[in-house]
Amino acid sequence: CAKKAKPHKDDKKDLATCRVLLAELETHQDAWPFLKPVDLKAVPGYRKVIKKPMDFSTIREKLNNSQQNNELFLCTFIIDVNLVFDNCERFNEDDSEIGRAGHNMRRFFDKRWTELLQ
Ligand SMILES: Cn1cc(C(=O)NCCCNC(=O)c2ccc(F)cc2)ccc1=O
Repeated sequence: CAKKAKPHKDDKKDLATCRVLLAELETHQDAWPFLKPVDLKAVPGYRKVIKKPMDFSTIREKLNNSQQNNELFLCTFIIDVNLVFDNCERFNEDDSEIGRAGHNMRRFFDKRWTELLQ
């Protein structure tokens, strides 16, 4: 994804931008299925089907622990957010409440990421 993001003039702000972007995802009205890890005991089949679970609270922890100087944090952030939405598409029907929430959130993220980071 590094090659995708245009060579960023000032990547010092990228960590702050990721935090802003994550806050916008967490406060989005359709964020509720993605705020916490899916409960593997409560959701039958999830553990078997989804090899790499991811959610917004886990992304926030990773971001809080990431060093500014480790320039991989931006790519890791983008990959993790997309993993949330890819998992959602894999496990949920498009025509379901959670499936639709995932599509809405991905559209929102793609727009905001492009505005803020490219
Ligand atoms: C992404 N994904 C999520 C679920 C799932 O069941 N997730 C928990 C929903 C229950 N959580 C809430 O209802 C809630 C959470 C926070 C909040 F502020 C208000 C309500 C199942 C399959 C799947 O693919």
